[in-house]
Amino acid sequence: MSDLKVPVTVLGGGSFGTTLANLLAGNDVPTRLWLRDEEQAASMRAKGENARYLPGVRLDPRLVITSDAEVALKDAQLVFLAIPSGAFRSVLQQLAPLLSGKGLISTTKGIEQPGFLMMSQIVEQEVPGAPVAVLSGPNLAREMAAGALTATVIASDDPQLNARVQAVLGCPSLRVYASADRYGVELGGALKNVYAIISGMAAAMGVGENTRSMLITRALAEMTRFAVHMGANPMTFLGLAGVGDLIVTCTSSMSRNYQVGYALGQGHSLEESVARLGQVAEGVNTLRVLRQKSEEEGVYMPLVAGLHAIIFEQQPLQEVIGRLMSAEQKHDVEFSAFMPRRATDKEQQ
Ligand SMILES: NC(=O)C1=CN([C@@H]2O[C@H](COP(=O)(O)OP(=O)(O)OC[C@H]3O[C@@H](n4cnc5c(N)ncnc54)[C@H](OP(=O)(O)O)[C@@H]3O)[C@@H](O)[C@H]2O)C=CC1
Ligand SMILES: O=C(CO)COP(=O)(O)O
Repeated sequence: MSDLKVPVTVLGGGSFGTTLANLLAGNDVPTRLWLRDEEQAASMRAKGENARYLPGVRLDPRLVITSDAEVALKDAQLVFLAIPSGAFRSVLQQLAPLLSGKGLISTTKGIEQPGFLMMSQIVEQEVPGAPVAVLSGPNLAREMAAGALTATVIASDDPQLNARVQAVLGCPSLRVYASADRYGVELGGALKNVYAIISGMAAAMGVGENTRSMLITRALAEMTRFAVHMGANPMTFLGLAGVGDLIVTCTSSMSRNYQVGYALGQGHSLEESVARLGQVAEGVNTLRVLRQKSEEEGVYMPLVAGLHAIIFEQQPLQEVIGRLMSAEQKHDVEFSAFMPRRATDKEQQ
């Protein structure tokens, strides 16, 4: 069977799962989209549209939409996981017997606490032995669904799995680049959401372009410093899953994390800002997890500390900005922060 003809399943019928499934079906890949809610599945089949998460986008008639996991996963060789991080492990536990032996590709940009676990590490725990990959990059669902020219990264230790994903997903509007740095690619996708909240907040305050550029550039330095400390490849942060995803999420009002930040900057509470979104904004939980981990690891992350102080410690915004601007003035590019260091080195000491 050619790679394009292998049956593929997407788990999760939100904006990203629906977008991916539609692209795959458009490539003539036999594709099934699984969602938990039969009423929503029936509505999507009847209307040919995901009116809740992706209104206005016509679904490919070849796409099979089902709430029956056995139907969705029967014979599938590749499975894309597009379930928010808060529900990721429980969905895997529920479906594990149907997933063993399949290539499992996480698209979820979050981190589980306790344990500071990436979603692909949860996959390894819940479906032992399955080939695992991560898909991440500057991929706003709505733009991809509309056919905007886009690039993404597939990252795995398994080059054959990367190649299979490139074969099924690549199309005239989507280029799929391969990486062997699964950990760095996954960490990049999760970390940038925190800085998107900061950027949205700054936009609501009406900051200028100098400020926007300073924020994005210092965010890149900060997330790279942390990721490299944790064992990621620094070069990953110069690529699509690093600076690429950071730019799109920090500059587009389509980003849900940016929208949460914007609402916060307008003076709404965190609860209101999240509730009015109606979709997942992973950065809020990632901020909590990252603040704790950076303290434990002793990694300097002033932007993370500042946002945490505003959102979770009720410190006044202007006071935090004043503190950030008057902190010790340092070097621009810290070369020492970009020296690879495997996390395992520390464990072996
Ligand atoms: N949207 C985007 O542009 C991109 C998103 N991502 C990442 O993809 C992940 C999913 O995001 P996205 O699709 O945007 O999220 P949405 O908020 O658009 O949709 C979430 C989906 O997950 C489903 N879901 C939630 N809990 C469960 C559960 N326990 N069992 C089964 N299904 C569940 C929801 O179902 P229900 O409606 O029944 O609640 C819904 O279909 C996130 O980690 C995000 O960061 C990655 C790249 C781009
Ligand atoms: O990950 C994304 C773009 O690459 C989507 O970001 P949001 O979850 O903030 O919408």
